[in-house]
Amino acid sequence: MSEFSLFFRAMLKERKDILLSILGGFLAGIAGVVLFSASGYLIAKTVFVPPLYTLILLTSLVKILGLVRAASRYGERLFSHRATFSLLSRLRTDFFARLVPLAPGILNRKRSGDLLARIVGDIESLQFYFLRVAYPPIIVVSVFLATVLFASFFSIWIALLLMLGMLITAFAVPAFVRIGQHKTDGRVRRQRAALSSETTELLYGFIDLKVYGRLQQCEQALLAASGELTEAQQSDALHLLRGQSLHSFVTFFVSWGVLVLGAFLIANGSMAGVFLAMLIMASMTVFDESAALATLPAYKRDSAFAANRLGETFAAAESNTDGKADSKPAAKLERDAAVSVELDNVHFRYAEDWRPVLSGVSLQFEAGSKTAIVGPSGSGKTSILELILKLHAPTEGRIVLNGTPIGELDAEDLWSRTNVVLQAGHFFRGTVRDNLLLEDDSRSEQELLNVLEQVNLPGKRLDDLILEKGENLSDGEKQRLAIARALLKSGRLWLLDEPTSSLDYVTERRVLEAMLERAKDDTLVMVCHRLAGLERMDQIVVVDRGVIVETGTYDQLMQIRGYFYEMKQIERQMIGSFDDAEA
Ligand SMILES: Nc1ncnc2c1ncn2[C@@H]1O[C@H](COP(=O)(O)OP(=O)(O)OP(=O)(O)O)[C@@H](O)[C@H]1O
Repeated sequence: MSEFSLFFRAMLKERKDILLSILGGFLAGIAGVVLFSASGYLIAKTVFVPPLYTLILLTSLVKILGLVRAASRYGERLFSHRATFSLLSRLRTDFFARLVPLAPGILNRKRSGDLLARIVGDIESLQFYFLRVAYPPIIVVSVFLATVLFASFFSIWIALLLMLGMLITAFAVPAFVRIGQHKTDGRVRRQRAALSSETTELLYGFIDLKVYGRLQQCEQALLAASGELTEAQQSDALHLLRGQSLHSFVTFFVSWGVLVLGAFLIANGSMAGVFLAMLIMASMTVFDESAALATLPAYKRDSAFAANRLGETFAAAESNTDGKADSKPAAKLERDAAVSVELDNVHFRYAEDWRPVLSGVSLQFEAGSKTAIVGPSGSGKTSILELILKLHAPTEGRIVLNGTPIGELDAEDLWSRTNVVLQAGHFFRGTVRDNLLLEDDSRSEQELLNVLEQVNLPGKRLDDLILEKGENLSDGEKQRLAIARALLKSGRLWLLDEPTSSLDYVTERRVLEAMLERAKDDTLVMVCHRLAGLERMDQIVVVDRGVIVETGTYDQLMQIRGYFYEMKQIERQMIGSFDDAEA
């Protein structure tokens, strides 16, 4: 993605408001110059006691110009701000649309606080590109040229002096500001990201930091990051102020020049004295209009830095997915049909890691079949589910769903047709109802109550409040609510990652029954550690260190007395199987 491509695309869509802003700004600028010039002329003219109608005419002109200037400025602000807010909203939407398919890759590489700073701060700072960089120079240059042309009717020398002033304020002053700014390039943005990362770290890990006595250290890091941000902001503000002061200095210098040159021209009879005040006022006003040029490069640089950081977010994540975010695959899963899944010699490794997570995994999940994946912790079970969910792309090998290679499937369609329970489901601040109705808010009250009953949560009311990240829920309650959420979806593929690991045996059995009953005609793949109840599965897959070591039915695996059998024996010794306990 080029630095500003997202931005320019959004700008094109707002071209009507942008053109109106430029027109408003031009009218306001011209009206301002004419207004003050007419005032200067009026004051000078009164010295010569002109006829009353001349004074009435001039005063009325000044008043009308004042009104035109105010109305045009209002129009410029209205249209430019409307365009800015629409631009920001488009940018955020475009950014999110690109971000969503890349989310797992991004979260692997970026701290969430940094990402937050990019989404909020960097996008917001792009507004300055439009408000301070893109359109003001067009207005300033056109108003300036019109003023120079106007001045040239009275004196070519004064017009040339104005031109010289314009060149200094447009090039020399901004170049001076840039020299000082080089040292602080992007510092504010980096410090803001650092502060945001420290803050999210503190908020996420508050309890652990407190328990392990690291809270004070973390608070100090936060204060240090905040101090550095303030310092960087002050330094940036100082550069801008320096630019503005230098601009004012040049303005006054040029206006004094106009005065001295005008006095000289009047003395040698080349110009009428009545025009002097008018030209000085015109000079002061036109430079006032061009004050934005002094800070333009600073804002341009800052916006470019922000755009770069946004582009970099995608570049980093795209290398971790199977394609560019721009090329959205279009194939969709068949509706109302159970999904078959095939993994053919799949290898997988996280982009920033050297260790292979999966090596040559070949598996077949028939449409409507039920599979359990078991194996030691860290053996790659979750990774298999994440690959099927298209959250990552295999480093090698093929994954095919219903005969279509996964790379050709639209990820959003795949997610919407899959009932997923992840190890750590996320809960939003809101009611139980809000958290259940994530996908389909047309579900009736009774349907919601039924699923709560099925997952053994009859005590929960739909209006009960859930805190952010489900803080006020036990792990078992979180799992049951996550399962309830999956039960409300109508996908024909179930991907479940240790969905009941925090439940007691009785509740686990009940909940699994409900789930298997709902999924009886669907394809179900469940990662689990407990081996009780796997007899009903069509297939059990045993994974160890990224390799499939055994596959078969419960009876087959028990008969061959291999890895699964060993695991079952150990489980029996440790806790006794649920069936044994029941007997
Ligand atoms: N985001 C990640 N970045 C890098 N490595 C990862 C990431 N997620 C997991 N891994 C590594 O991949 C390997 C397999 O992880 P995975 O979560 O698939 O195992 P698992 O069998 O599901 O483990 P568990 O039973 O503990 O959930 C582990 O060694 C883990 O450290």
